[in-house]
Amino acid sequence: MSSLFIGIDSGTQSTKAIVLDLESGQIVAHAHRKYDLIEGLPAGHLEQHPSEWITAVEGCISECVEHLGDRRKDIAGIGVSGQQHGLVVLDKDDQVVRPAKLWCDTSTAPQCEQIAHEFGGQPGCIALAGNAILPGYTIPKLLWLKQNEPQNFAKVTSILLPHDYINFWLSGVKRMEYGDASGTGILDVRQRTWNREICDFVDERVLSMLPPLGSSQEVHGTIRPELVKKWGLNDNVIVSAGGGDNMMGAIGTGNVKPGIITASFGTSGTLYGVADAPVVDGQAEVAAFCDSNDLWLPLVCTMNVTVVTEQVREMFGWTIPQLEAAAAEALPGAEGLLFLPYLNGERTPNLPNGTGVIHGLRPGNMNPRNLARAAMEGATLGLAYGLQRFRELGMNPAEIRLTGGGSQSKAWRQLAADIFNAEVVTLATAEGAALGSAIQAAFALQKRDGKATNIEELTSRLVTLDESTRCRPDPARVALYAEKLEQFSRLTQRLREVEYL
Ligand SMILES: Nc1ncnc2c1ncn2[C@@H]1O[C@H](COP(=O)(O)OP(=O)(O)O)[C@@H](O)[C@H]1O
Ligand SMILES: O=C(CO)[C@@H](O)[C@H](O)COP(=O)(O)O
Repeated sequence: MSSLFIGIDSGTQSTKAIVLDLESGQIVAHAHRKYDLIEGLPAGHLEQHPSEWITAVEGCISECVEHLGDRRKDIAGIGVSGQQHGLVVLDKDDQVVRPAKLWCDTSTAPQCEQIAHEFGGQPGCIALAGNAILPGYTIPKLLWLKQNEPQNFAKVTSILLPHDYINFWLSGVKRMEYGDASGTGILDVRQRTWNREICDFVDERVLSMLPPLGSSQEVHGTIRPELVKKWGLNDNVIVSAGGGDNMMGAIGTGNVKPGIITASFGTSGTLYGVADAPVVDGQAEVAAFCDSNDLWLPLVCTMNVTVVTEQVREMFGWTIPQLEAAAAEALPGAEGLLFLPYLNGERTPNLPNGTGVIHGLRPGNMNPRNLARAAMEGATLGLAYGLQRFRELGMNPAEIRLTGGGSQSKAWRQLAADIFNAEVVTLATAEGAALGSAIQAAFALQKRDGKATNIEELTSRLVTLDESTRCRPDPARVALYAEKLEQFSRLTQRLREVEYL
C-alpha cells in the first residue's frame, strides 16, 4: 500500500487539487473549481469571501476522494497553497468579519504612504522588515479596515492569510508559517520575527491578532473529525504548514536550492528563485520573501498576466485555443502594437493607480490577432522588466521553469523565451503549486515521524521537466523584444508622469 497526498492550490481565479501517489510519483486524481472576484468602487477594490475558497476546497476534495473510491483510506496528508497577502479577519467566535481584500487590491495605496511616512519612507520600512510596504501586502489592508470600517475593525480578534484560513478550516488550528507570513509586510525577513514598530503603528492590538508563527516544514494539525467522517478518511490525516502559492510553486517546480528560476503565468506573473540568505532590494522591486523550506525566495510580482489575456479572450468571445491560435498567427511584435498591461494597477513597477494602454495603433494593424499577441507580449514584457532587476542583483538564469495556466500555451512559451532571452521549459504538470503542496505534506509527515527525508531528494524524484515544451530564444526575436522592452519602459515612465504628476 502506498501513501497518497492531496495538494490544494487556492488561486485567484480557481482552486486546483491533485492527489499524488508518493511511491509511483503519479497524479491519481485531480479536480478544480472556479470563482469570481468582488470588484468594489472606486476601482482598485478587489475582494473575495473566504467561504468561496472553502466551498471550492470542499468540492475539490470531495471529487478527488470519490474518484479514489476505497483508496481514499491511503490518504496520509494534505498540503495547502494559497494566493499570497489576502487579509482574512475573524471575530471572537472565529467568524469571518468581512470579505478578504486580495493581493491585487490597490485601494490601500494611501495607507502604504502613511506607514512609509511614519518610518522615514520606504527605505525605513526596508530597514525594519526587509520589504517596502506595497498595496498588495497584508498590513496596509488592516490599516485600511481600521480607517474605513471602524465597526468591523473593532470586531477583529485574529487575522490569517488565505492558506492559513483553509488550514484552520481543515484542522481547527490557527498558525502562520514564515513563507506566506513574509508577504504581510510586518515580518522582519532577516530574523523571521514580527516587527513590533510597524505593527504598533497600525494598531496596538495587531500583535495580539497574529497567530503563533513557525517553520514551514512542520505539520500544522490533523483533519477535523467532521471532515474525516464526511470524506471517509483515516482519522490521522495530517495538514502540513502549507504556504503561499509562489513558495509552494517553488517546491512543485523543483526550485528548492539556489540557481533555479521559476516564472508563474497565473492571474499574476511571478519570477522567483531560492536563496540561502535574505535578498533585500533597496529599490524594492524584488520582494525579500521567505520560502517554504525555511530559506528565502526573492520574488518579482506583476499583477497583470492572464488578467490581460482573459480580457482580450472575453472581448472576442474566444475559447482558450482560439486565443492561442490568434496570438500564434500574428507576427512577433504584433505589427507595432505595444500593450502596457496595467489593467489592475501594478506592483512592479509600483503603479497602484495605473491603467492599461494600447500603443501603436494604425489602420492596418488593429485586428484581433494583433491584440491577442500584444496582450501576451505586454504581460510578458512586464515580467521581463522585473527580470532586468533580478539580473542586476546577480540572478541571471540561462533557463526558466514555467508554471501556471498561461504556461500551457505553446505560443506564449516561445515568446517568453524570446522576451526573457533564456530557454524556458514547463513541468510535467502545470499545477506546480498544487504538486508542491502535496510534496510538502509528504515531507512534513516523514519529518514528524523521524524518517530520513530531504526535500531535494523528494523533488528530484517527483518533479519532472517536460522536455517536449522546451523553447530556445531566437536571436532576431530577442533583438526585436529588447527594443520593445525599452519602449515599454519609456512608455511606462510617461504613463507615470501623465497619471501621477
Ligand atoms: N493554453 C492557455 N493559453 C493561455 N492561457 C491559458 C491557457 N490555459 C490556461 N490559461 C489561463 O490561465 C489562467 C489560470 O491560471 P492559474 O495559474 O490557474 O491562475 P490562478 O492560480 O491565479 O487562479 C486562466 O485565466 C486561463 O485562462
Ligand atoms: O501577490 C502575489 C505574489 O506576491 C501573487 O502571485 C499572488 O500570490 C496571487 O497568485 P496567483 O493567483 O496569480 O497564482
